[in-house]
Amino acid sequence: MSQAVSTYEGWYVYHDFRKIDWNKWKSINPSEREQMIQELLETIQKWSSVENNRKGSFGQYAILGHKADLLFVHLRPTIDELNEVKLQFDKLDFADVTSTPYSFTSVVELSSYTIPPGTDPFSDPAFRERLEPILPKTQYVCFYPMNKRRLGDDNWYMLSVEERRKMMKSHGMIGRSYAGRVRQIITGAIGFDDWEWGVSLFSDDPLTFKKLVTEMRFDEVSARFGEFGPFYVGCRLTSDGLTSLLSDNIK
Ligand code: VOV
Repeated sequence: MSQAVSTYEGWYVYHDFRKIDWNKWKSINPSEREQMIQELLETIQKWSSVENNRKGSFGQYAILGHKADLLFVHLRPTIDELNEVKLQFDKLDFADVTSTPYSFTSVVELSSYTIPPGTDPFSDPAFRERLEPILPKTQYVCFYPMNKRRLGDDNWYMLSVEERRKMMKSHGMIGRSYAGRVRQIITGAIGFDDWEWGVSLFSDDPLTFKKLVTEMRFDEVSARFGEFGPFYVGCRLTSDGLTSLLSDNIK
């Protein structure tokens, strides 16, 4: 048996994708819709306030394409709190005009591949901040789930820790060459969801997602072992942006 990697976990994460039933929404009279938006915004305000005292983080995005319209991302210290925010949304009147085409439950994860043996990663304050990250306030987000392949000679889980470390070092070097242009939050989902990791990328230039993901495709760890689920890309929404998205005349 090859040696399992040791990992460090931080906040739990819930990616909640929502699709809006526009016909249903437009059939509701304007004053009722206004009330539903207000109730939604009050709840969002509550969710956002967790960032003030670092009790979690929250982000909302408009998603392109047919797969979803909205994405709410919640980070919290416990999975119980994630369950609570899920129920808070589901009990809103606005929830009745939405469905959940996709969701992803995971936990922020850092692995030990690049940590020199014998060192305590927690001696670096940035390490804890990476485990409990405030979502970057960039204009664009990209999310996809992924696995590491377990097929014949391409079985990640049968490689020695040294082989895996070597590949992760190369992966990290590619990632670091994008410093300042894109930020990644890698979340582990083994035992929680249908894929092994969630990849959340943040940038002010959507093309950077394409460039980075393409470059990584040619790197051994992704080329041989990466298996990918559906990709979602979206734009960050302010409360005004969300109100506008739900209004008859989008600004
Ligand atoms: C944006 C840049 C970027 C940077 C700097 C970066 C760096 C690093 C480092 C240093 C490490 C290892 C230590 C740790 O921190 O865990 C990782 C770890 C990981 N990564 Fe990464 N990654 C990036 C970006 C980045 C992307 C774009 C992807 C998707 C891959 C692709 O082909 O689409 C990804 C995946 C992962 C995964 C699934 C893991 C966990 C693997 C495991 O087996 O445990 N990652 N990653």
